[in-house]
Amino acid sequence: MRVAIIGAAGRMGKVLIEAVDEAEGLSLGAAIVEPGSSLVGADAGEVAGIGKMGVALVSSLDEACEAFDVLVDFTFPDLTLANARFCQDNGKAMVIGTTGMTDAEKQQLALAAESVPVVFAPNMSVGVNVVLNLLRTAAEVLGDDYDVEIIEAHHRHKKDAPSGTALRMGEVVADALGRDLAECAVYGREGFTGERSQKEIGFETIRGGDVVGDHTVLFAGIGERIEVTHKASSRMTFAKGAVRAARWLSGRPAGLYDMQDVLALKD
Ligand SMILES: NC(=O)C1=CN([C@@H]2O[C@H](COP(=O)(O)OP(=O)(O)OC[C@H]3O[C@@H](n4cnc5c(N)ncnc54)[C@H](OP(=O)(O)O)[C@@H]3O)[C@@H](O)[C@H]2O)C=CC1
Ligand SMILES: O=C(O)C1=N[C@H](C(=O)O)C[C@H](O)C1
Repeated sequence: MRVAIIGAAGRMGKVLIEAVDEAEGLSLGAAIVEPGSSLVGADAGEVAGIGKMGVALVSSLDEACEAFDVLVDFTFPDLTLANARFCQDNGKAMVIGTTGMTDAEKQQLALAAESVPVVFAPNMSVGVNVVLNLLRTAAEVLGDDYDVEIIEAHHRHKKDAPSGTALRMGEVVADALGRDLAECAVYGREGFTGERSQKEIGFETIRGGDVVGDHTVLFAGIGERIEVTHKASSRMTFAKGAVRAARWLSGRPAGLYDMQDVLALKD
């Protein structure tokens, strides 16, 4: 299976090049960087720091179209949506890790996935996707007597907040408790807020340094507190999940899938 990586010189892009290079049954067909980038023409392996791979960086999907079967996209919402339209028009599968999309933008992805198979997940690590199932069980058992707060921390360069992972965790807990996250989410608190309501789910965001991605979901009761935490220490964790998703897409029918499908974690 031939993989194209867009955003190839990014924090995730470089690690994805390495992960694809190491993956059985996958090859790097193309690597795409921003038009006008000084890296156009450079060798993808050298940009990723793993030595020459014989794949020159290009600046558009059009140039790469005949060289790949699945596009891996960890960039930003506007670009990802444009790429999804390209893949829809050209019959390419997609693995999307990009976060920060609005519900309307996610609907556009779902439209593209009517024509091609897409794995879309805010966190491609096995650990977070196992944690999502743990959170569902915890919320179902603990119920409304435990106040839910979600704290996430990421590196100083992250542009969206809260993280896509934190939002997904919130959705899972809200669904398990019969709530609508859009109604019960509280993003940051400041000033004289008054007491929290029983059913709100609070989100707090920390940005700084080189934190790869930490998430804690806190179930705070009276007399006890349960904290479920995941800490990523390498972006390779996400990249290996993306590679697993790309391999899983081979021969899959059109549709919008997530890592729970890839990891067979759905009941
Ligand atoms: N699902 C998951 O498991 C994970 C998801 N993410 C998400 O992935 C996304 C990217 O994160 P990260 O890698 O840190 O971000 P980066 O900003 O490091 O990477 C994005 C890359 O896209 C490039 N780019 C911008 N415009 C174009 C274009 N038109 N064509 C090709 N490339 C372009 C940027 O180039 P330039 O630098 O020149 O702008 C940059 O290199 C974020 O949404 C993040 O939340 C991150 C980790 C894990
Ligand atoms: O921007 C990042 O780095 C990450 N973003 C994802 C998110 O928004 O949840 C996943 C991971 O936590 C790293």
